[in-house]
Amino acid sequence: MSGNESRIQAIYQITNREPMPKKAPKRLEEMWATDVFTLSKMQECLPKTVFKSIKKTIQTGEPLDITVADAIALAMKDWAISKGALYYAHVFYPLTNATAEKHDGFISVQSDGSAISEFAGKLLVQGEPDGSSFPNGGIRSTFEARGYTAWDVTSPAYIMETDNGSTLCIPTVFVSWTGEALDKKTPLLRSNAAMNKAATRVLKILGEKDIAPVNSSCGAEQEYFLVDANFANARPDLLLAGRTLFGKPSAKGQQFDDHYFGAIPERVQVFMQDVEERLYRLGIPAKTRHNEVAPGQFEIAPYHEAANVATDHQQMIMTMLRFTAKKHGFVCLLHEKPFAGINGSGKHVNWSVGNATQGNLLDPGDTPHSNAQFLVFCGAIIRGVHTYGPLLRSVVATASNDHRLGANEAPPAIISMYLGSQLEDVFEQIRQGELKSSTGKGLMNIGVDTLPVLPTDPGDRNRTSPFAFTGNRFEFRAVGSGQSVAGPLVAMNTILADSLTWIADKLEAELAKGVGLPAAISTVLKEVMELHGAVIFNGNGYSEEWHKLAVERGLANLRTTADALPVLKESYIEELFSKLGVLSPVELASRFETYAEQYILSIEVEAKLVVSMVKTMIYPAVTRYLADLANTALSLKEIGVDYDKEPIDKITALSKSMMAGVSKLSEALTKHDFASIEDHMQFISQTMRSLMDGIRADVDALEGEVADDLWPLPTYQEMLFIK
Ligand SMILES: NC(=O)CC[C@H](N)C(=O)O
Repeated sequence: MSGNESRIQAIYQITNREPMPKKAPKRLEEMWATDVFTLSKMQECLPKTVFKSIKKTIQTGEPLDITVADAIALAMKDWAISKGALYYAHVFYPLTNATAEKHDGFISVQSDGSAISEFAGKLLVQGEPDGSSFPNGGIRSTFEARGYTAWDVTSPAYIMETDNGSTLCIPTVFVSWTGEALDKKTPLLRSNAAMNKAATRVLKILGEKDIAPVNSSCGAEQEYFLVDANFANARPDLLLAGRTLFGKPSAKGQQFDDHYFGAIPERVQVFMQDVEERLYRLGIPAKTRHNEVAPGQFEIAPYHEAANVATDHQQMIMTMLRFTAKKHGFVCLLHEKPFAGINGSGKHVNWSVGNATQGNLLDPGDTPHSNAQFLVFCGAIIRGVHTYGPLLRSVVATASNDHRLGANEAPPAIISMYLGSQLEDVFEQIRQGELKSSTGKGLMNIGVDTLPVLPTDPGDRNRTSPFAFTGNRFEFRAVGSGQSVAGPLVAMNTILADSLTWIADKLEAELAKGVGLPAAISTVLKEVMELHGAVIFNGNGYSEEWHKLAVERGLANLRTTADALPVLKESYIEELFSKLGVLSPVELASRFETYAEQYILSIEVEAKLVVSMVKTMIYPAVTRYLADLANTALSLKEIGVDYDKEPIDKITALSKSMMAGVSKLSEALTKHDFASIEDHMQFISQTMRSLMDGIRADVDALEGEVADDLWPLPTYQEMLFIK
């Protein structure tokens, strides 16, 4: 195929594709959690004492009584076989953001050569997948390659069905043989335990007697793009890097806001329903779906769940989106910025903490200032976000998210906190030591008599803030669409644990002076505001003024991953994680190493793609067109027509500049002698990225000059608008 033939073929295929057969929607109750080994299924098939024991472990987090493991394994195996599974997999979450699984058969070969299906308790509880090739940041060397998986009882087992059969999936942690966490789940469980301990201590000081375990919760809004597979397959950059490295903006983009919340294209809706059906069967509470801001962009958001379960479910949502998209002839792009010039994709993480006895601890109640508990927890978060803002920036630092943060569509890289006017007012009064009134849950008259008067939400929305209070939870908006939510949740739980401990110490010191609880709370919260109030910002986070003001307030602006990741090496961060038992210094160092390496590798892949795509696709198209123009010019000259060769000059100049850029980039790719990994990241971030941007500018300008029938890559217009 030459020129734009692959594009024409793709358009032909899309236009003539058979629509996916529509399925009659099933009732939710019929589908709900049918593929999950739920508590109620365990109750049905386990002996009473065994069920009681496992239920206690799930609900209180107490260690599993290992003597019941055989009975549970047997019941789980029988259930899985009844669902068509012959294999089971310990599923775990390495530091790559992906989900890993190693399948083992339910098989035991007997001495007489026959085989029976078997699944012993010890196989359920522990596995040894090896997995020595996963990034581990120096924790494991290959000669000590043992890595163990251990069953996370708090996240239910489930059946993953593909066209080729079903597998029983068991969520697990993944640790080295020396016990170090090699995954994202272990620190999440530890951070939750640390937060529970600190929260329980504070609740006791506040006078609570009956305190159930405090758990964090998460509801993550997943944005994504869908591109027809015929186009995606013709773009090496989409296939290997998940984003377009070139592409002239289409004349129509998102300027009319006509895609946002518009009618969902029929083909996309059929896809969404297919995803949702699978999610419901897996007990994942998908709740919202809609068109997002950019053409071709969509969102799915589930209800909030316990953070650990929500994190596993989030991984399953990403898997289902990719997998189901393929069946529907789409490619689902989870990259944070697949297309330049239009919105990218985030994964806004709604986070809260609460328990069965005190409820949601971030719910202000009827009048916020009457709710001391809420104010104390909110105060702890203000201190946490201010003290550890750079950490929150570093846990969303990836090569791909750098394109999105600060691009006036997603929060800036400066970590500040939005409280809404009512709460800001309350905390301002606290700072001044005179908390008297709160504007209360006011009523909002919307000026249409036939509609009821609506109560205002004390937390209005602010899309420009990275960390926004939204009425009864915080929304961490800086998280990227392709990321695991585990890292951000670990950071939030850990900084809250640290701040609650700080507050508990202060409150106890005040109470020891003989002052009453309300006075002690006021004093401590006043101190929080004096020391940390600078992090609160309710204005426009995109504005120039905020960038200046943030500097005056001493808030960090870590623009790139190369700037943000080294935060993980700072001693105050090391101390935070080790004193709360979330990550040892070795584990933390391994995360820095791994993420730094991933940053370097992903930009190097892109740089290699830029070089090869320019040399083998763009440059040939440009020279063919130049040859056409030159021949035309010569022919016209022969017959005496005065030919304006300005287009030839322009294209030649752009092509020269493009190829000069490619030479420099190829040269940059050979450089490996860096004093440190930090230096290497800075080189990638500054030199390599700007060379790539320069080449892109030339290529995109050429796309506007070269004849369309010679252009080899599907265009933005085609990919975003043809479905
Ligand atoms: N409407 C929205 O919330 C847009 C969010 C934006 N896509 C982001 O990257 O965060």
